[in-house]
Amino acid sequence: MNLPKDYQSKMQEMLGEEYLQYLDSFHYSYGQTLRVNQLKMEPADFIRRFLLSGQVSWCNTGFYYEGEQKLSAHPYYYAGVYYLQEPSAMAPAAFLPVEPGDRVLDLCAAPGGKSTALAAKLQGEGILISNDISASRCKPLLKNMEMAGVSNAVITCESPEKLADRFFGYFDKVLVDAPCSGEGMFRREPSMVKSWSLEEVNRYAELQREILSHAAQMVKPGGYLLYSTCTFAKEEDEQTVEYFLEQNADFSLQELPICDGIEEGRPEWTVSGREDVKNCRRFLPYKVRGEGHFAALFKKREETDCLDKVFEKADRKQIVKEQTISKEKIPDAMEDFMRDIPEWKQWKKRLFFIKERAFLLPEHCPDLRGLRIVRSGLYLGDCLKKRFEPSQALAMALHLSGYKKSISFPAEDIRVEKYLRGETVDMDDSELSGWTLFCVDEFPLGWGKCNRGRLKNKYNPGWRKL
Ligand SMILES: C[S@@+](CC[C@H](N)C(=O)[O-])C[C@H]1O[C@@H](n2cnc3c(N)ncnc32)[C@H](O)[C@@H]1O
Repeated sequence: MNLPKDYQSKMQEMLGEEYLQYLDSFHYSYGQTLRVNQLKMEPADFIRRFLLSGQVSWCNTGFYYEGEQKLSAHPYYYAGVYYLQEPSAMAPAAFLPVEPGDRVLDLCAAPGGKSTALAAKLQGEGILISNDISASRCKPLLKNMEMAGVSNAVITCESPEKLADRFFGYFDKVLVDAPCSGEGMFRREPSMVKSWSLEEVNRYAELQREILSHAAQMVKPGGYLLYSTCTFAKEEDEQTVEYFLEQNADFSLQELPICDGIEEGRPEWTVSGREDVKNCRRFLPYKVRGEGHFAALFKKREETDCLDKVFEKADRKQIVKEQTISKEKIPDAMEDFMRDIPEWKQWKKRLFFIKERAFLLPEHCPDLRGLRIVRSGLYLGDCLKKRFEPSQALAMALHLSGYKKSISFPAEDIRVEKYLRGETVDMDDSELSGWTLFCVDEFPLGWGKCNRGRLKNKYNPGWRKL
């Protein structure tokens, strides 16, 4: 590994005698790792089906995999049963105390590693706004959220500034998994080394401070803000935290869990030497089974004592209205299809149409007009002339029992592989007809249309296994 000279000197100065251990860590790995998606399966059930070498100690749904299979090729991966994630990257979502029913914002969300974890913690209750400023990165974000079966998220492609204007004091929990110089990923993605420079570190530190200042405005009194990076740079870690606390007296640092090699933040790496940064957590790859990461949890004071701010907040809070739902008549073909979904009656109260496309909004969805929206809630399908085409996203958000006509095959059945490749599949039951939910071990993979013992494949062509 060719590390830049400036980087080497900086790390040597920061790590002292431990620098050699850090260099050594480039020679070992811990294999494939995954996080079980609790929207689909409980970790206890997963453990019984896969050969695992241990649990990620800071994330109760994270595991080290010991078996031979390529996890990205297994049908459960396509069913969204797990998400492949580096262990240290599991910490931010695990550390943010999200409860079902919360309003949650993931401000720098793409490609969705943390958003899918936050959605699982919400268990379908409340709302998750997953945002990323990059339109191209919002595409994999959307796919990952759909694959995970998330039904209560809105995906936006906005600047933090614009969101802060709209959502002042709105969120219970906010995650800022910030763009950073990525030093903690050099082992896994050596290509990242090329773009590293001291100037870049400083540029990122500035950007992080700006993003955090907007994020802070969106946290409600008593709410939480989690800041994380995948870099070791003190300018982007302790010093960004220090700067934030100096600028935002209504926030304080909360102590994060410490276990299995995780380290405290370092007061000596701040400018002022402030002790409370010990509450932050550092993940060093020669001390934990994971990559380099940093996390800090802030809590906003319940009531701010600055009267100006109280008035300003009261004024601006009224702006967050609820999205009005569509009033148009539901087409008969859609009614006919949706009747086979037990929740349909409740869903009707939250329908939203954009031309022929039908969406299910999260409960109490805020007004989204004027924002760049990638996805508003769960995309249900298309109301075409006299027919309804259900979406891939709908299939992924259902359970086997969530649709009357479902068919399930074991993971080893060759028909599962055929289905994922987009082929027509022979059925055992020639009586089945029409739209059918195709599942692997009871986990939906997508739709098909049955006719005389054959299933015409309706799997999203862009998701096919190659
Ligand atoms: C570390 S990555 C996020 C990874 C993501 N949280 C995950 O777990 O999959 C940082 C993201 O911040 C986005 N970003 C960069 N500048 C931003 C800004 N000003 N506002 C919002 N997002 C930004 C980048 O496009 C990038 O996707």
